Amino acid sequence: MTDHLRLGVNIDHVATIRNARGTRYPDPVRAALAAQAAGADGITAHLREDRRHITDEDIARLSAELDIPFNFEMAATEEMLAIALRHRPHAVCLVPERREERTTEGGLDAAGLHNHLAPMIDRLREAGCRVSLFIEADPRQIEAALRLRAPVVELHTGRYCEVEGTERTAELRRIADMAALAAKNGIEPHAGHGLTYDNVGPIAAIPQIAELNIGHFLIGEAIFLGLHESVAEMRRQMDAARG
Ligand SMILES: CC(=O)[C@@H](O)[C@H](O)COP(=O)(O)O
Ligand SMILES: NCC(=O)COP(=O)(O)O
Repeated sequence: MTDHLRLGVNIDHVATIRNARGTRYPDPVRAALAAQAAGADGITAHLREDRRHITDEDIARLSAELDIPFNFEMAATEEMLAIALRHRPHAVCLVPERREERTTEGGLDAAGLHNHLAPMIDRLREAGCRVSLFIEADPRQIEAALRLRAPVVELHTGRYCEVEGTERTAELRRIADMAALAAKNGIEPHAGHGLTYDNVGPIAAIPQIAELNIGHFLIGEAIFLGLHESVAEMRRQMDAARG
């Protein structure tokens, strides 16, 4: 069991609001600093190929101005690799990306993309970035992460969040089993996507999971609670679930 379950706050959708009008506010870096003050252990941002929310300038500023670890989410492309090598963030999480998707719809096929990913992961590792693979809770993907020598996997909790009843119980079991398999093989398991106050508890209670990355829900709640309280409440929910 990990002592402290870390909270990574994803600030993508602060940039969504900003980009809706093309202004310089709300500032994602200001949001990151506010989340840090509220108890976030790290900040996550996803520079998408279409720059629909986070921009290259946001990545540069986050890399330069944060006091807590910055987790740069990116597709496994040469363009994004060059940006990561330029800024050398604490962590890089490789995620699948399709332009037409509304949000990340599935996990990275690390097994099928081994030959494409291997040299990219090696270069990120040599640059000192902690590499994470955003994957489905699937033993084939855990085995692929092991072959790729990725130190971290982030288990996609999207389907767990979407289903209910016995389907959710089955998804939770799948995630718990893969977290245990990853940890048994020396890979640090994280989890994220779609987590809210209502569904985070069982995921936070999985003892091997070391970090949760949560964003969309927290930015939405910030409209009603303010960002500090939105993040602080998630921190409380996670701590209560971990016991
Ligand atoms: C990988 C993941 O689940 C999210 O961190 C990702 O950023 C989702 O993309 P959007 O933020 O564009 O929804
Ligand atoms: N990798 C998951 C993440 O960073 C945040 O996902 P979400 O909470 O915005 O769905």
